[in-house]
Amino acid sequence: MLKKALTIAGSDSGGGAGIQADLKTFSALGVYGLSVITSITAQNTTGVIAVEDISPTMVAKQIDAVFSDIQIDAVKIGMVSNREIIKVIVEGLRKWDVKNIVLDPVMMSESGSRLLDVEARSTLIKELIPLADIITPNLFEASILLERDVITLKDMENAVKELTKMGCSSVLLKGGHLTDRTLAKLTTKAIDVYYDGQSLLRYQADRVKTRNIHGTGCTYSSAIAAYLAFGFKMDRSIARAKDYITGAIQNSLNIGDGPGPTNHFYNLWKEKGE
Ligand SMILES: Nc1ncnc2c1ncn2[C@@H]1O[C@H](COP(=O)(O)OP(=O)(O)O)[C@@H](O)[C@H]1O
Ligand SMILES: Cc1ncc(COP(=O)(O)OP(=O)(O)O)c(N)n1
Repeated sequence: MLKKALTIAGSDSGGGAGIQADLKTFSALGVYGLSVITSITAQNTTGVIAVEDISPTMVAKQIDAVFSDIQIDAVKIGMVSNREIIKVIVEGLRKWDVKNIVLDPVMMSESGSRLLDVEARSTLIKELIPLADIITPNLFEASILLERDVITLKDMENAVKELTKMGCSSVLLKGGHLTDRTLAKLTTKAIDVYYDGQSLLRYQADRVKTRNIHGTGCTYSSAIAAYLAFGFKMDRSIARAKDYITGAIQNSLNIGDGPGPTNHFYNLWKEKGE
């Protein structure tokens, strides 16, 4: 039977991150994609020019529209912008008894623009994180959530344990920005650390030498949601998603003047090296 996954996230007009990356990931993996848009960003590879949030009422209407009509197998949540939007998402997830929730706690774009209000942090922690089957922060997001620096691999292993205490079932802390401090450069492996209250696991791949890493977090979390929609267990879903994101970065696209996006269709799209 056709599997369906929903993304609740912001729109990236440049097509590299947000809703656009999520829907491309779902399509590439053979899952039917639906969307609830929380915010519209005027964005390209060089940065975010403007942000306009959707009204909470309209976010709620989108949620009711999709769940009242379609059986959805997994949900990925990305940019949620502000407290009021978080609250209607929480209401919607409870109302429709949603399963397989992947929460990417997006806070900032790679280019440094804020995508979550400062005061929304506590609502995210108290109300949304406890509903998630998995949260997928990067190093920066984990530092904000825990209010302390998460910099080293050892910090990451401690952080995942602390973060699970916020009530989510599991945590995948992404090490895309992890540095080897003695060499003062990015690690040669892209290492992510997972914890589910019992198992502490690492998912790792060779780091690809590229500046085209726009939308990597969105792509990864959507791939996890897609595999959960297929019925894979969490550990297998992450392992498959890690292969997917690594391939999408190896074949990432030289589009625009800034860091280019991941490539979901590299048998069709061969911009690499141009
Ligand atoms: N240059 C790279 N080569 C291979 N994998 C990478 C690279 N950069 C990031 N990754 C991986 O991409 C995924 C997204 O991580 P990250 O870039 O940290 O997320 P975010 O986009 O939220 O900052 C992780 O699995 C990370 O290990
Ligand atoms: C609309 C929107 N949502 C999320 C992001 C951040 O996406 P991410 O995958 O973390 O990619 P980078 O910002 O790191 O390139 C975004 N930029 N826009």
